[in-house]
Amino acid sequence: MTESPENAPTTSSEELTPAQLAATPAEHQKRAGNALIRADDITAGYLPGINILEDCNFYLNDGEIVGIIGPNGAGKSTLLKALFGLIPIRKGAVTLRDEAITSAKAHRLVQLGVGYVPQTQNVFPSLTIEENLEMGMYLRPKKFNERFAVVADLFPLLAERRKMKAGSLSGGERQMVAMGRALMMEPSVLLLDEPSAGLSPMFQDQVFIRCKAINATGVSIVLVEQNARRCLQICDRGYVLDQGRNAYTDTGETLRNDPKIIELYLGTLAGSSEK
Ligand SMILES: Nc1ncnc2c1ncn2[C@@H]1O[C@H](COP(=O)(O)OP(=O)(O)OP(=O)(O)O)[C@@H](O)[C@H]1O
Repeated sequence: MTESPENAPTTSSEELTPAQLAATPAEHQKRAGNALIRADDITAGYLPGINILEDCNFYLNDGEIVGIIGPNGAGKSTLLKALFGLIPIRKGAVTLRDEAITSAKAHRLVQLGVGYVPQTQNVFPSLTIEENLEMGMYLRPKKFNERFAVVADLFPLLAERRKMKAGSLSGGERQMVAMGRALMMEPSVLLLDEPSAGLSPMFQDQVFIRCKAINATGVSIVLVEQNARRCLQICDRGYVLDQGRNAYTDTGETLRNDPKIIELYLGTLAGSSEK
């Protein structure tokens, strides 16, 4: 984990910037309303007695792209895993359209319309593109052709190369397969864990363009990214996590132009965030 920012939220509201104030639990309660997904005060971790997320708050409204940025090890991927039931939540609650889904199992969440694309090992390399997409349809195999047409519209390359083994594809193409597979189940929410990581600049651009295109079809998106600037460019709102806690939240545009955010997370001092 990196050092705590010097202006991390304090208990005195007079000292908080608007983006810090918005990240306080009280403001979260005011703003989250009946969001599509909301996480209230969640604490979670991998090893007994070690919390990675501490009292984290998050919400995603219908139709939004919400970005999660922050330094290496801040807990961004962990928050996504907690939302998708991949790690136990020790305190707090997660709801999906007001239904409690705290630590619900991943297959249940898929049935409820939540798709998740992990950062790595997100395709079956020995299977063809088409077979990978079929794996995404195991709950509704009869709808394959209908969903394949939608996915092919977003990722024409997947249709062109449908008989190719996923293992023979480039990193960027594999990312398309992984996103396509999650979309096969017609999710209302897509949780994307660093989809641009390790890709060439051209493929990184493609990922962000595709995120916007997917969102335009009505899918809400939670986007964890190390490419913080680019993420904030396309997201409606963003959260900055630092050391497992909410540090800042505001619109993507405001965060991208906030001198404190630039200094701490986007500028030369931010180092790892500047990929
Ligand atoms: N499976 C695991 N078991 C134990 N600790 C883990 C595990 N996965 C992650 N962690 C720890 O949790 C902390 C947060 O990791 P996480 O991957 O959520 O951070 P991140 O903000 O996504 O960082 P990055 O941008 O580097 O991926 C780190 O200290 C990491 O070492």
